[in-house]
Amino acid sequence: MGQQEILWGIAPIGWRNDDMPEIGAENTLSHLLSDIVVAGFQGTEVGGFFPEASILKKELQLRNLRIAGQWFSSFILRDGLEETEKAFRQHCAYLQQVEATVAVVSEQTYSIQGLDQNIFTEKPNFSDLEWKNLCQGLNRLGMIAKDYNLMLVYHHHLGTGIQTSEEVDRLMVNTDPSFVHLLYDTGHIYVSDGDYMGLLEKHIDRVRHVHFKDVREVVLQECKKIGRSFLASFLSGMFTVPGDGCIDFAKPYKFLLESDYKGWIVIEAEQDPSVAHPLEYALIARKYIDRLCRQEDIQ
Ligand SMILES: O=C1C[C@@H](O)[C@H](O)[C@@H](O)C1=O
Ligand SMILES: [Co+2]
Repeated sequence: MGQQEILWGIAPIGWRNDDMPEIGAENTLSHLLSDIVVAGFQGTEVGGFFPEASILKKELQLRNLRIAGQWFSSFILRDGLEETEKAFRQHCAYLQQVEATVAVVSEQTYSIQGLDQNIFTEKPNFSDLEWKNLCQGLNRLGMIAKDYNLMLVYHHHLGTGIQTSEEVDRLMVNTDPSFVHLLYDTGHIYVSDGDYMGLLEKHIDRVRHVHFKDVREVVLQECKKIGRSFLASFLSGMFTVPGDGCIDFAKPYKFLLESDYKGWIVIEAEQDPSVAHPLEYALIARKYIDRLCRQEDIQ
């Protein structure tokens, strides 16, 4: 086991953002995929602007790129499981066609990530009954994902009912490890709790997908002081790529290797592409990762 078991990808979010489709709208799929090749990554995740599976597969094959997975906003609590299942099956069918590994799920009922609300103080909290229904629903979605040769990986996310370490703990305790796995996102847990290693160390056995997202500490403190929304926070530069912020990625990377983690590590940093040149930042990340992988104590 070791570094050869890890696939390195970069998310389309630096070029175009599903939370704000208007930014970077000029960036085409060919442009994105070719930048990913230039930056030396092995794959990416599906963005909201991606085409039907057959067209995407051709573009990927031409560049020898792979798909790790795609985000799915579940509304189990708002719409009920039956409704959510229908949408999730379509999601999984597409991912199976493009030979993805994971279906990324985040419950978006009551989420404020897309609203003009203070992302640091106004997150929603689920009731005990909602927790029970959500965990049962996620187990069911995880079974469906398995039918499509996918793993359901839950994305803890700022501004949602599952954001903090404690909420991830509760999720992990109340879901079936055969069906519900964890996506570990460094940026989200750093902004939420500060301690970005505790979550990984506690739930490493459930981690099946990783987002390496860095944070600009000075901007984070400014966003907290002003009380910015999630969208305003990332547009002001709160997130960045590894190597450009305050997180020491040697710690999570070394721990993942020591724990025999196998799978994708996807670089992800939502920024305004007109401010942060996507390819420039992809290359910053690549350079940092290459240095990280060459470190003596990580071999
Ligand atoms: O993985 C992610 C997908 C995005 O849509 C989300 O908003 C971002 O914060 C993230 O971490
Ligand atoms: Co993420």
